[in-house]
Amino acid sequence: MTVVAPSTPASKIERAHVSTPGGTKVKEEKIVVTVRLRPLSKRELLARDHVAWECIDDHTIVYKPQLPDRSAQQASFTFDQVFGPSSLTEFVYEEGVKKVALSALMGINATIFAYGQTSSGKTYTMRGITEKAVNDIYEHIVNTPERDFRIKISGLEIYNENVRDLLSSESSRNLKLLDDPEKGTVVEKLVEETASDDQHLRRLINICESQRQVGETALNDTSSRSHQIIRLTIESTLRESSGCVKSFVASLNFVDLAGSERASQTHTDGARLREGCHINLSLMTLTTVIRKLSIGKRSGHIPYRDSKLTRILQHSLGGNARTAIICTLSPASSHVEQSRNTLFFATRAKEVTNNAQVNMVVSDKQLVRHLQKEVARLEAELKTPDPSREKDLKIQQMEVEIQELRHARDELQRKLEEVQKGSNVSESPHTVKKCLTYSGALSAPLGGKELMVGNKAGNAMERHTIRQSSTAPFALMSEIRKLEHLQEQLGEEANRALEVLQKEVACHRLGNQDAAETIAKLQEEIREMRSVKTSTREIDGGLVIAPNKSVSANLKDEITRLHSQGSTIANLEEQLENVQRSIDKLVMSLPCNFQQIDTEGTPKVKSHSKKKKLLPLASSNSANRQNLIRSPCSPLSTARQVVESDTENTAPENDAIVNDEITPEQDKKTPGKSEDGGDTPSKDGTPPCHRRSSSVNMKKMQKMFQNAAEENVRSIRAYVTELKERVAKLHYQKQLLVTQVLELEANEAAGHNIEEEEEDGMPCSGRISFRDQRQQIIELWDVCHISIIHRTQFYLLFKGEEADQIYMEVELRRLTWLQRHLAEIGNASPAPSGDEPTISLTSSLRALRREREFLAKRLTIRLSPEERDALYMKWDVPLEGKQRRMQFVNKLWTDPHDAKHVQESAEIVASLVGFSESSNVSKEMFELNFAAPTDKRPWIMGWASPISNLLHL
Ligand SMILES: Nc1ncnc2c1ncn2[C@@H]1O[C@H](COP(=O)(O)OP(=O)(O)OP(=O)(O)O)[C@@H](O)[C@H]1O
Repeated sequence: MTVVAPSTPASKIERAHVSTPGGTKVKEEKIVVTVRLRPLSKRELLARDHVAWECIDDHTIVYKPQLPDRSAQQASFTFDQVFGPSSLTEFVYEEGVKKVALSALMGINATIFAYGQTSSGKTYTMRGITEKAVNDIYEHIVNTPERDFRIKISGLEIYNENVRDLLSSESSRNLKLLDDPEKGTVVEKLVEETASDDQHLRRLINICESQRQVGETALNDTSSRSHQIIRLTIESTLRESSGCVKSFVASLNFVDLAGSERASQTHTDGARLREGCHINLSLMTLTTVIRKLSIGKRSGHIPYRDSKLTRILQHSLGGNARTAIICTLSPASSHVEQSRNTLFFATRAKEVTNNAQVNMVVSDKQLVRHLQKEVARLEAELKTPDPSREKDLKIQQMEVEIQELRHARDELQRKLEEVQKGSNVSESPHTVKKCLTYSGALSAPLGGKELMVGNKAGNAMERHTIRQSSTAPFALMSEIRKLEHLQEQLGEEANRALEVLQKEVACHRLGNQDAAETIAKLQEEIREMRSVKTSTREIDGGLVIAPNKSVSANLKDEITRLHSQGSTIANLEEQLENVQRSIDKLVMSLPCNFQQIDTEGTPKVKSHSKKKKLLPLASSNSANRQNLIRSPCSPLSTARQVVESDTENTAPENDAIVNDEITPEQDKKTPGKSEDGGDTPSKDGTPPCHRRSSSVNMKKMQKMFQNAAEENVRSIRAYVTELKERVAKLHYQKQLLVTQVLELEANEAAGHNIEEEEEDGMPCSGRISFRDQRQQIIELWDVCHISIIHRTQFYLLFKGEEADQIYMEVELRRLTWLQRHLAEIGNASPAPSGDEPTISLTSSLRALRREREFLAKRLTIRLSPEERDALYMKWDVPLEGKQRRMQFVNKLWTDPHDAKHVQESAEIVASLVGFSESSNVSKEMFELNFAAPTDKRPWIMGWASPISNLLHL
């Protein structure tokens, strides 16, 4: 136990301000000073002394001399309370010191002094006050059953500057004062008795008083010759059931000082004179301390240590205590001077400020007891988990599942990205579809790697065609293999999902005949799909183009193989669709079984539309569905939870179902849910929070799961769309290749010599076609407000080489589509649908304006002032004009019909963005792009990252 020494600033004691029984909030407060004027004593009456003082009201005492007093001495004194000769001690206690005394019950140290000359009534008053305080303390204890109180008592006197224990049998022994670093000044070996009850306490107090030094003086037959301090230490703790380990602890000092008179007045000599000297030394120090404290902070050093009295009572004098001083006065005119001194002392004491605080201690014993209890409680909780704990575990489990879902999604995304990277063609799926609607054969869309084949025959056309046609099958085959690989994975994943579904059905004995049949059908479909895959693999075995075979023989082989591949792809796609449909059907048939089990364990069947709403899985693939099955949003997951908790007759966990998916009617019917929306125990007494949590956290979790599931569904949809589009694209590429090979065959058959047509490395027909196409493209760029950086790069890179043809055709088709699209929507800004870019005239113009602003900034970076001025002059931009950079940039790429203008515009833009034909930028970097441009950074749309690097974007 941390010992609380009232006189010490114990470091383990916590302090806080609280309301006391008196009702006031404890803060800095002045010492309460009251004056009690006793009646004339017998001795004074006999001596025909006169009453010289009168209490004219509750606060003021005035000097009333018999003869007019012409001295300039103060005659009126005001205090917190003054009590006249007729005031009973009870009244003095109630009005003067009760609040202070009872502070100790609330953990606030309190001290009550009686100060005055000998025979003025100090002992008389303090005895009465102590008695009343003890009464009140025990009354409070009785009225406060929630707290345990312990009262200890110690008593000491300071006689001739010696400290004596008033409760010790060896009371004559002088006790030492010790300075404890934690407790401050302590009296060594001072006996402290615990009072068992109020009577016991009274007896102990009586012992103290009886042990006190008394002697006869001229003024008092039983004069107290020492300073007496009776200290009650009151500790209170809330009873054990509260679990509180903090206690209040405070001391209450009753201090009856020795008389403050001068020795001459008491006509003392010998022992009494010596006593008087010592008494006065202590009182003089007390007076000095009070005087200095009354001045406040300016007072400097406070000489507490100059006397034992002030050392022991240090905390009561300007420290952590509430203090009340009762100054007792004799009314006799013969003691006017002493009375006046007492009133001066009282006046100074009024100015002293204390800082009383609540002392709270933590008992080591109590703390250990409390911790033991806490450990026991936790152990019990672990053994029999309460519902709230189970809920926490469930939340943790759900968090793990969310994490898994995220991983699955990321993995899927990564796979998609890998596939996209692996592809030679980067395109937006929806645009592929649009491009595929164009009729007519295009050249092979694959530039890049050349394959040197054995046939060195060499007309240019054949060379070019061989280069394209022999490269394309490889790329195409690579695409097909990737697709097949993906589809194989898909089949495996679908199979795994099916196994899970099958287990679910078997576990719950809920599967109906339909479900079992559907599963069987699905497995059959997957088997079929795999057999198709195997045959595809066999074809793949002969994919290597034999180097010693003729080109045309190779190509024919390719065509044959590709034809078969085409049907394989179609088959695979069809199988994929079948599997998806079957899985959707199966999954849609299952959730109601698990979600709507009534209390008899009979599955309730929901309408299909409702099920569809519950499970947004229509276009998900099986791999993701498998993840979704494990997710807390999944009805299968719900079903599993039901089984795992082995509560067949209990309402299923509804937390996993998004709230807005349940109609109010259904909600009402949910077992365990009371009419007022509160949870009620189910029939088997399962706690309601097993089934439904009303906590904010659960709602948050539900929302999170919903979002996660929706996000997954979006990714899955994109994944499936991507697969389909890749199949479509392969068809398209195959078509191009086949057409080209057929043309080649026709040329070969006709013995057509292309070489004759060659001029400057470019066929005449090709050259004418290129020029026409390029002009068309330039005009379309202008009409469609295409990025001028894009125009520049395209214009400078593609100059009519054979390999450029495919790029020209693709660009032309892209622009033609775009022109038509813009004509259709005009200036309207279509609402974005899904991930599709929204293109409108407005968005294109806005993008173009942003690009021109960018180029205007580049003007100052890339060109010197002289170069800029030269350009301004050449392009008719006023040299002094405002915003001349913007004026100049606005003139670039504005006349599609002026070849010189186009050429110069391209050169200027190229120099501004740091693009040159001889730089590392090559056509291969600009993968063919079938996508329509968007208004997001259009100048890098359709171009690979090197351009954006050049632009430092
Ligand atoms: N208010 C009072 N009403 C009636 N009698 C009183 C009152 N105050 C004191 N007396 C009486 O006056 C006498 C002296 O009182 P008391 O012993 O309390 O004085 P004291 O200040 O303690 O003196 P000392 O310092 O010498 O001990 C006692 O006989 C006491 O009964």
